[in-house]
Amino acid sequence: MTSFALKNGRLHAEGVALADIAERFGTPCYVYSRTALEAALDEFLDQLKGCDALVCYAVKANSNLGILNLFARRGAGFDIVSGGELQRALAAGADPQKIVFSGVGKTAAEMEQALAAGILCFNVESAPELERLNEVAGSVGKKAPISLRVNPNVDAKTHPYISTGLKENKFGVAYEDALALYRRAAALPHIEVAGIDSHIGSQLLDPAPFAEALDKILQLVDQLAADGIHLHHIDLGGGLGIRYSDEESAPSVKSYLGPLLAKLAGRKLKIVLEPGRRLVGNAGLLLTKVEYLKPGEVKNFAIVDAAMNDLARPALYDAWHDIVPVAPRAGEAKSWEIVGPVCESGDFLGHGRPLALAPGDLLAIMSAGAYGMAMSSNYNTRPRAAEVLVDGDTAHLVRAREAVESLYALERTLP
Ligand SMILES: Cc1ncc(COP(=O)(O)O)c(C=O)c1O
Ligand SMILES: N[C@@H](CCCC[NH3+])C(=O)O
Repeated sequence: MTSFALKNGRLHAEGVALADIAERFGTPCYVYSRTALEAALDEFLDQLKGCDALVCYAVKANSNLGILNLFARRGAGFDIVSGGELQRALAAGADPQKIVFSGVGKTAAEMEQALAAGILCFNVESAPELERLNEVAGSVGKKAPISLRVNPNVDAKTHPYISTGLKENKFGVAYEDALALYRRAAALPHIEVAGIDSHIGSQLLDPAPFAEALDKILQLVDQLAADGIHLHHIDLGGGLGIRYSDEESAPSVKSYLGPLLAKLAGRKLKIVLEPGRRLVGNAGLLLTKVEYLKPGEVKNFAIVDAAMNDLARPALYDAWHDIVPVAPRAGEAKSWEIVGPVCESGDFLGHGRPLALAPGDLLAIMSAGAYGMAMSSNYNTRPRAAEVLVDGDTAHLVRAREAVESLYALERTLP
């Protein structure tokens, strides 16, 4: 990713040296590149030129208002999974008519909130949710536009924790049940059937399962049409993977979308996509400082000031993130366990990384723009990191580092 590159032996985000960001905003700190964010969205928009299509960025991947606002300004919509994400997206300038609402556990209050905002579509994930939505919409005198999230039962060939399109997953409506449920939806007075939706998993590096899922969904679309149920849009979900390490490669947006658009050609269906990771993952890094080096007989530990509470992916999925020095130094590389200060043996960011290190060195944990800050926590009463968005030669603070007092501000001692 050229947005993060060495210049004169120092790692930069666009035109700004990461060392300067560390000095100004402290570490740990998330750093995003505006150019990389916009280029990632444009890759989709370019492929979709001339199509009736809407890219709904999956807010869960990174919900910083600065990022949401950049995408909204470029015409993107949003895929949300909670009332909180709805409020965030609207605060960032989203057009409610470009919002789709996914998730298996929408509460009545969240439904009311989304109906009041006037969102594009509810992606309904079960029969009882459909009934509840009908009731809620009736109680506020509205009709709720819906898609059913249909589970095509294809194997996304990804990590089991982030695979969602198999029968055994909690998501969506079973393929075999979809037709009957659509008939029910069409008969409900406060529901308007708008589309169909499917999302089969995350970090997919093989585009074939997407095409397999679409074939199954299109069969259903035809069956529905034969039944007199005509859909306005088809939502293909998100899930396109990114490259995390040199060993793997990720498909281009063109090789992912090309076969899907070919299958959809000639059909009068608006296309909705819900990419998350692909738009933000490689546009962000986590900047951290080496606090201590603790070489040992069995393992060498480099203890850094970022931890599993800042970036949970390694601890949670054994995920790989490249770790690169901000100012590479000459000298012999040693194999280091890159670990944080949290009191868990699982608190690591990388195992056995060959690096030449000294205390005080800055490291960049790469590809941390997706499911990084969004999944961070305050475990060990650690304030969450600052977030900085770099635009050319300027670094903007888009989220201040949390103050410790704010972490217990809502707590009370007994009288
Ligand atoms: C319904 C839905 N849409 C979109 C996404 C975004 O996925 P990704 O970040 O893999 O593109 C997810 C998360 O997997 C999801 O559950
Ligand atoms: N949190 C996961 C992705 C979850 C996808 C959400 N539906 C990750 O970091 O890879």
